[in-house]
Amino acid sequence: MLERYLIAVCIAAAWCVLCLRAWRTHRRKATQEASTLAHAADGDIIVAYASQTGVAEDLANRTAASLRGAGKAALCLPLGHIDANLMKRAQRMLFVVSTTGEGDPPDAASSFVSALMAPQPADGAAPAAMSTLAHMRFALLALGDREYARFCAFGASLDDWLRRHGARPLFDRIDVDNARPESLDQWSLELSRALALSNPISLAPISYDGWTLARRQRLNPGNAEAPCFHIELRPPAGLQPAWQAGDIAEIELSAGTVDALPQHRQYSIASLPEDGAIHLLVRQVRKPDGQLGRVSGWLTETAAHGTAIPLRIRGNRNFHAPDSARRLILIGNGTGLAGLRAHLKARIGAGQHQTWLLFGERFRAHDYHYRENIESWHANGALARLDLAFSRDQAERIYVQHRLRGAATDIRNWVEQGAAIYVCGSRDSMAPGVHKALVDVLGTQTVQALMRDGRYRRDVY
Ligand SMILES: Cc1cc2nc3c(=O)[nH]c(=O)nc-3n(C[C@H](O)[C@H](O)[C@H](O)COP(=O)(O)O)c2cc1C
Repeated sequence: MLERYLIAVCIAAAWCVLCLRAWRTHRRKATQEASTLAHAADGDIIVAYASQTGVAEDLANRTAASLRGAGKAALCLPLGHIDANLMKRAQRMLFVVSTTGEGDPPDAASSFVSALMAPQPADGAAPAAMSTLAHMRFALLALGDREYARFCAFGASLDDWLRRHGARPLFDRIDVDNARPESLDQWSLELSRALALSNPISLAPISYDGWTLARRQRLNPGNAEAPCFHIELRPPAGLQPAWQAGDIAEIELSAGTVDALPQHRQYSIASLPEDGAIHLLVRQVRKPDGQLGRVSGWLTETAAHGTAIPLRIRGNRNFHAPDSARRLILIGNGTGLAGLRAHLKARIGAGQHQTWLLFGERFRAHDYHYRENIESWHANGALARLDLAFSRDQAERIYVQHRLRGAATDIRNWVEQGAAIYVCGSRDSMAPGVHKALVDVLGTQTVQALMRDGRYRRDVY
């Protein structure tokens, strides 16, 4: 009896320590941020970034580091942390922003957009918060991809908004198609000129390491339409790679001809460094003419075992884990399971079992990827709850968003208890349906607040 009582006391004490630590970390981060903002001197160059998958963040950090190297005081901050007061004081701001979705701002910029860039009042007056920015000089690097209909749309609307409020550009906006090195060189060059740097800055060239293709396994041999592969890549000798759940592996395939550009593809990493390899979940793409997709075909079919695959790890801060004391609802479909698997592994490794997985695919018999992993975690309590949606196992199509709606009360309870929601997978066929279900279950205001507080994050493609 006494033994049981002692165990209960120990568990309660451990829980309190965990909560205290999480609260302290949160407070330390908030204090650091507040002090950075408070100490931003009027002459400092503020480099503000809005990034969905980390490219803009990486470039903003490298821009700020290069400026510091050239003797300038430069601060790098996410756009979502910038408020009207800072905008009113800042003399020089550099914006590095990407466009996501269908011409949308990155999720983490939503608070800036709704607080400052929201449509003007009907009488045409500028929003009170942001009357004039005539004191500000700015430059803007807009990241995008010409394959999307609304190329660099968020960069363009931020540029337009800044100019309408009187901010003066140091030079014209640079739109970057697919991180082209020429455009990045132009950014470095224009900045060096505009800020009269004696030594021109340069953004360090991106380099890839050769990771060995060590294992390839077809995960769904029974599904002829949408082949999916588990791929393992081992680091080159001497490299001690560091990454965390949520990060992305970018793979480069050189084009073979001198004038063609190399192809780059990004895959969510499904493993942790302690697994000794990067695990990827890769869908083999086949074009309507029957040809294999360039990079996916190479990884899943044509590259021989032992091939060196040029790879670099891209930190994807937007999809890093919440503090481990928090409950977490993971929602995904198809190959989106990769990113969720890394989060599950990390949480289980840290002894945090308050995780709920909602996963959707086509057929239970063929497409239940990592079934053994998932079922054993669920059976031994490491995964608190599991909901599966196999869309084609019955006459009517059932997707994760249907499971979400069916579990509305529990979703609300988890969110009330502080849960974060992470979504990984298809941008077109899943993310909008899940978003709508969340809005219906939780209400628009709660969903917006979750997004603003970083408790609703998406890594969709
Ligand atoms: C899901 C998704 C949607 C995207 N939508 C657009 C778009 O509408 N317009 C555009 O120009 N680029 C679009 N892009 C391309 C990104 O802007 C580009 O890859 C950029 O380098 C990403 O930068 P980030 O990692 O900082 O978000 C999209 C990329 C993804 C993955």
